[in-house]
Amino acid sequence: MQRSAERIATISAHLNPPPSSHQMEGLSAANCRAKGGSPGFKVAILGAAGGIGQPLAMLMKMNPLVSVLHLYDVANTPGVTADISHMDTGAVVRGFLGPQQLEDALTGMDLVIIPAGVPRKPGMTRDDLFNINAGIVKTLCEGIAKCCPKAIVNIISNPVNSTVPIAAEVFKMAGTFDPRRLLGVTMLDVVRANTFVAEVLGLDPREVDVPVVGGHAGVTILPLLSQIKPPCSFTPAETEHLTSRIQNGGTEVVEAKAGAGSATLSMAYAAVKFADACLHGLRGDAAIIQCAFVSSQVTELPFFASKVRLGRSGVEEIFPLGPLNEYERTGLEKAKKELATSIQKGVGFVKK
Ligand SMILES: NC(=O)c1ccc[n+]([C@@H]2O[C@H](COP(=O)([O-])OP(=O)(O)OC[C@H]3O[C@@H](n4cnc5c(N)ncnc54)[C@H](O)[C@@H]3O)[C@@H](O)[C@H]2O)c1
Ligand SMILES: O=C(O)C[C@H](O)C(=O)O
Repeated sequence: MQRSAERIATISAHLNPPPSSHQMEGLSAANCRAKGGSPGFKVAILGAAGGIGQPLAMLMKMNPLVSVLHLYDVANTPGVTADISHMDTGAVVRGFLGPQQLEDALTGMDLVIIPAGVPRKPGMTRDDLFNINAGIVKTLCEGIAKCCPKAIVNIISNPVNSTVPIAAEVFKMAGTFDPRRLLGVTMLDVVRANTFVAEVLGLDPREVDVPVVGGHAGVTILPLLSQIKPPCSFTPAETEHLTSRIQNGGTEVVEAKAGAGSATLSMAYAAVKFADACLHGLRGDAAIIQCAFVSSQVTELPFFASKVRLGRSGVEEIFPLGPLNEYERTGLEKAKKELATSIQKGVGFVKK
C-alpha cells in the first residue's frame, strides 16, 4: 500500500514538476534505478535537438552501454527529451536547456558528443561555418574543462579540422588537456567510403573496410584505397571516381537537401558507431580500432586523422599510415597543406 502511494506521488511529481525544476527527466522509476547505480556510461549530447542531435539521441538511448543520457541544447530540449524518454530502453534521459544548465548537463559525464552548430547550405565550404561554430565549440569545451575534464570528447561540429584544435587549446588553457580524450569524428567518411567502394565492387558494405586519413573537408579527406579490406585493386579511373566521391560526399548531401542542411541521418548513424566504439574502449574491450582526427605525430602536423586503438583512456595507440601508392602520396601532400591552415586557424582563434 505504502509503495503504491509512493509510486502515485512520484508519477504525479513527474507530471507536475515544481516551477523551479530546471531539469527535464524521463520516467521517475528509471531515475531511481540509475541512482541505485545501474551499470553503463553517462553520455551527454550537446546540440541534441538538431538534425543530427535528435536521431543521435534516439540511437544512444538504444545503446545498452549507456545508463544516463543528458540532452543539452539552446532550444527545444523539453520536447526532444520527453519524446526520447518514453522509449523502453535502459538509459535514463534528462534534458537541459540553455547556457545556465550547461554545467548540470556536463557534470559526471564519461562521454560528451558535440554536434552543436550551424550546417552548410549549397555553395558553402565547411570553413564558411567557422565564424559561428568556433565560438559555440569554444564555450561548450570551457564547460567540459570545468565540469567533466576526464570525459572523452567526440567533436562533430564543422569545420572539424579547426574545431578539434579549438577544443585542444581550450583544454590546454584550462590545464585539462589529455590528447587521448579528444577525438574529431571522421567516421562518416569511412562509412561513405565503405558504401561507395562496396557499390563498385558489388560487395556487402559491411564486408568492406576503407581507412580514411587526413581530415574532414574536401582534399583533406584521403581514402587509402590501396589498403582496403578485402584486398582489391582499382583502375586509375575507378580510383579517381571513388576518391572524388568520398571527398565530396558531404557536398552531395548538401546539394540534394537544397538549403535544408547537411547530412544528419547518416551522420547520426556514424556518430553512434563511433561513440559505441569509444564506450567499448572505455569498458576495456580489446582491439577497438577506428579512424579519428586526433592529436598525432603520424605526420609533422599536430592533428591528423588515422586509425587509432581505443581503450580505457581514450586513444591508446595511433597507427602509422602504412605504405601509400603514388596517387595517395600526392593526395597526402595536398591534404597536409590545407590541414595546416585549418589547424592554425583554430589554434589562433583561441589564442587571440
Ligand atoms: N563531422 C561530420 O562528419 C559532420 C557531419 C554532418 C554534419 N556535421 C556538422 O554538425 C553540425 C550540426 O549539424 P546539424 O545538421 O545537426 O545542424 P542543426 O542546425 O540541425 O542542429 C544544430 C543544433 O545545435 C544547436 N546549437 C546551436 N548553438 C548551440 C550552443 N551554443 N549550444 C548547444 N547547442 C547549440 C541548435 O539549437 C541546433 O539544435 C554542423 O556544424 C555540421 O556541419 C559534421
Ligand atoms: O558536408 C557537410 O557540411 C557536413 C558533413 O561534414 C558531411 O561530411 O556530411
